[in-house]
Amino acid sequence: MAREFSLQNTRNIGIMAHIDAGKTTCTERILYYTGVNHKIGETHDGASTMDWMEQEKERGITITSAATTAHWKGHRINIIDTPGHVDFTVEVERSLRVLDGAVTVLDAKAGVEPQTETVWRQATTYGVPRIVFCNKMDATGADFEMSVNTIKDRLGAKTAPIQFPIGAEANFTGIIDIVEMKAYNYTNDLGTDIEEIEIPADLKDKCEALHQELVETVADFDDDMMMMVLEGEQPSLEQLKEAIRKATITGEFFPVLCGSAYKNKGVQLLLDAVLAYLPSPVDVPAITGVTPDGEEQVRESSDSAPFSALAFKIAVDPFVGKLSYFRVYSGTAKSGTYVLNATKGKKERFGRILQMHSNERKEISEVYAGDIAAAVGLKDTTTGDTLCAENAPIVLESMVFPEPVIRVAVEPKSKGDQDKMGLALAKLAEEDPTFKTYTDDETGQTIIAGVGELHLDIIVDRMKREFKVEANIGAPQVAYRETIRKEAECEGKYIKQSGGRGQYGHVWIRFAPNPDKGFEFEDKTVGGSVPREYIKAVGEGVEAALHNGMLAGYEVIDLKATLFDGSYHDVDSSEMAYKIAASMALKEAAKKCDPVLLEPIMEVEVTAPSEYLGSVMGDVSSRRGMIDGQEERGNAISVKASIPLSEMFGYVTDLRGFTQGRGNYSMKFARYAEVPKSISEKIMKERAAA
Ligand SMILES: Nc1nc2c(ncn2[C@@H]2O[C@H](COP(=O)(O)OP(=O)(O)OP(=O)(O)O)[C@@H](O)[C@H]2O)c(=O)[nH]1
Repeated sequence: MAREFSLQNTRNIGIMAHIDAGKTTCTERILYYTGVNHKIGETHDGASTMDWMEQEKERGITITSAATTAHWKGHRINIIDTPGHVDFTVEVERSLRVLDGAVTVLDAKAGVEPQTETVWRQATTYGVPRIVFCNKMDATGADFEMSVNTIKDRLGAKTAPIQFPIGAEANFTGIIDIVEMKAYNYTNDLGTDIEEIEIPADLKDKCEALHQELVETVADFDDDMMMMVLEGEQPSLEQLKEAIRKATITGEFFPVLCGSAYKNKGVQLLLDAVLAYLPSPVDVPAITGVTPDGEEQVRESSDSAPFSALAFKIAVDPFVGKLSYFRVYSGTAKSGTYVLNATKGKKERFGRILQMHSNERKEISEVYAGDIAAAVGLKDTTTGDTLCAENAPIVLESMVFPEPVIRVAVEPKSKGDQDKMGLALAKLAEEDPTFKTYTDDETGQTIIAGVGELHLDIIVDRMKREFKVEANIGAPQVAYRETIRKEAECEGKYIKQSGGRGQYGHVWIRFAPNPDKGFEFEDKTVGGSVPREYIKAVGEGVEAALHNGMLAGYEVIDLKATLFDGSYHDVDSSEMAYKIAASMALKEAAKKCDPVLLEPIMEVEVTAPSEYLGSVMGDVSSRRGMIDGQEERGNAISVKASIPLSEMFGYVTDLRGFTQGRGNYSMKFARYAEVPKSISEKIMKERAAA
């Protein structure tokens, strides 16, 4: 089967926004107008097609990204719906990684909101070109020009409207195209009857000025156009469109559109703009990767290059089992064939390949460069892995996942559910690289850890709904870590003489700090003081013991262990005895290596009306926070600060309290840092008492 749409006629886009700006409604309408959906699903009455997971319907928010394919004017548009809540920025990031362009949806009543800024910055990091859709033009308080100004002021982005609304709020009736200088009036509720009208007389001057502003703004990125502007000439329509496209694709310029997804206005024009101004896979820089020999390689976006794809999401589907969503960067692959998971070094069979429309699926026999699809039955593939042709192995640059910084203890309501819960948690962890589950060896409790409180709420909710496990949940706690500050040589000796065969393991290990390099184990023994066959067990023994901590039972990170001496017994030595000896050496290190507690530090950004600046700053310092910067934005202020996560519980309530409900914030993990002595002593006492 040949490919249906050329690479040039393919768009892989995301829809990003602040929570409630209307992403889901926009996506719904796109599916409606592109003919995939035949009924308009409203998100507020829970009939939405994209929000198909139960709790998404209830909460009315989009939690997991679903990839959906739509067709418009001879193009294929793959849409990845991204979530708006700050706890799910990992979902946003992983979708950004595989997108070529994005539509940023704003609520025209509010313009740029704090979460818009977070995802905007992430999109900038990943080099994703964007167009902006000012939604909710029909809502009370909608203000297009204010919204455009917030893009300039709050995001510092080069922008210009390419549309202008006719009327606003209840009187929003149509849209003027500033590029072509044409006006459109919507004459039916479904938004399917559109008539071209004269630009209303009272908006003529305004639109002419905006057209001129648009020409001058994009001329900054186009030398030929700059010459024309300087010489007082007008560019042709084609020249102007080309200049807008070029500046948008390089991520220097952001065209702004308007509409009301809910009232079915502006969605078709938005689709036209996606085709006109957002890049196809061949318009963005080719992806790079590393071959097994360590050679950097570029993979051209083309069907004739060797196959390479990135798995960006794993979902467990109740009907077909495990689904691995992937984006093809180069080459083609047929269903039923084998590919290599180069990240894991494992062969995988592409059993079935599905193209997703929300929760419906169409089976396809082949995937091509630029496609987004899902494979059924991949065994070892997890998020971030590269799939490629067996004869052309490459590991593509992947994404970085945030640390799970919040933990809670979970306990099944009935004892009989223990195994079922374990299974459910393992499945959920498989889908989500930012979710971890383990047993606390000191208390025997099952712990789940994630990136935020809502993240863990959702996990518990899914456990209940999808796996029918009811559980009691403890209070959320900070996921502390431990590390060592000093180097020391430590001995571990495990000798047991009991009746017949005894146990004998004996090691000397040098433990040293290993900043930012995680755990490393090295063998430096000479003369077989520890027999070859037991060396691996020593490393495993240390690693296992690290999970249980040295100070207060939190995982130890950034430590290097060098095995340099030991002894053995001809008969009694065993793997098990060396594992135990290794963990005993680590116990000694707890005394000699100056272990310290580490806590997650969050990057927090608070916005509030200017009069609250003093209260915001004072509150930040009372939370052991450090101010990183502050900015005026019109009559509001934005304060950036680094604050320990342990001080952030309940922040939203406090902030709302002292700002009369007008303050807002966003937060993400920045780094681990040492806990001050007095506080660390308190944490250890509490832990010992637990
Ligand atoms: N007045 C008006 N309301 C809208 C418009 N678009 C969406 N809404 C409403 O705004 C609310 C949020 O819309 P969603 O589409 O669920 O927003 P979202 O951005 O997907 O939200 P999350 O998935 O929660 O991040 C719903 O009640 C919509 O009906 C619009 O154009 N005008």
